[in-house]
Amino acid sequence: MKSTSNFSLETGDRLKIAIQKSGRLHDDSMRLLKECGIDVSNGVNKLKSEASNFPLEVYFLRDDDIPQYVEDAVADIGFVGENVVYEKEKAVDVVEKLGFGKCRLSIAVRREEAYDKVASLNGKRIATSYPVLVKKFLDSNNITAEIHEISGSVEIAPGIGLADAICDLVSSGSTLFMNGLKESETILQSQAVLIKSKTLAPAKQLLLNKLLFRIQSVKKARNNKYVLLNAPNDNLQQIISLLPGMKSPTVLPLAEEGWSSVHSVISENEFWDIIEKLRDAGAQGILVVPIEKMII
Ligand SMILES: Nc1ncnc2c1ncn2[C@@H]1O[C@H](COP(=O)(O)OP(=O)(O)OP(=O)(O)O)[C@@H](O)[C@H]1O
Ligand SMILES: O=P(O)(O)OC[C@H]1O[C@H](OP(=O)(O)OP(=O)(O)O)[C@H](O)[C@@H]1O
Ligand SMILES: [Mg+2]
Repeated sequence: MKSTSNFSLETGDRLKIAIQKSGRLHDDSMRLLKECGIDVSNGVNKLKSEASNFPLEVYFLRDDDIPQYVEDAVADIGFVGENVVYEKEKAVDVVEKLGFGKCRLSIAVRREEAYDKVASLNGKRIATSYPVLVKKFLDSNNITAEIHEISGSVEIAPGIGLADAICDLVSSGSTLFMNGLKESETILQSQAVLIKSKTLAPAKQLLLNKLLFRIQSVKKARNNKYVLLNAPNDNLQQIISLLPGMKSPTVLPLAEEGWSSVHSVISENEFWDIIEKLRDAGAQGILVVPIEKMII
């Protein structure tokens, strides 16, 4: 009997995905695959692996190389930061934001420097690993500055006299702070995205659609919470009106007369706002439960 999980084996197609071998995106990329129900073993120093329960082959690479591999269709898809995708300017399609690896690409100057506006960068030397994005930013603001490309430890450049300013990734800002710098311009907001080859064969596109369906269900579940509460029947309509739900909230009578149990789904963004309003409207015993998958 044919197993449904073997659907690709009839054609032998496997989707080849490139993810970061180690570094900031590795763990979240592996976790996302796992939450999509895909088991991938990841031995130390292993550069290639196969999922045991989905037709997926995984290549572990330096993040900078991922757009090139996908452009060349050596990998069909990849998980990589938008910062790298837009810097490398390879011919790939950005398909889906993944919700992790959130950071921004910013210009920073010495903390004591009197930075006014972007024109303050005229004539300065800017050290960066992102020469393409920095040049575009400078050109679009009619700034003439010298770009000094370096591949890492960018934040020390002003301190050792290599540059007047830097452009690098920032998230908490602690690396800038520790190096006596202040953020002066944000040139890109970035997060990890799924990119795909422009020449994906139809059978591979079907596999990608299956993977995307799972990724979207995981993302929705992460952005929502399941809420159960007890509501006095006197105020039931007001409480229901506060709850969006997937269709509408579920309402069940409680054993105690005059009370109902209300179940609903609330998005993470408006969560605290709604909970406060529910409490003010007389809701009691509010329970909040994480959702594992969400299919609408
Ligand atoms: N501080 C941060 N917070 C959140 N995301 C970040 C942060 N720094 C980098 N990222 C994201 O993670 C990606 C990988 O960052 P990392 O520092 O691991 O890169 P790397 O040192 O170039 O790794 P590799 O060895 O693969 O070339 C970045 O391109 C960016 O998209
Ligand atoms: O604003 P923060 O939270 O301090 O994060 C910013 C730092 O994070 C990244 O480096 P990472 O720590 O990944 O090291 P790497 O540059 O050696 O890869 C980035 O290159 C910054 O240096
Ligand atoms: Mg890199």
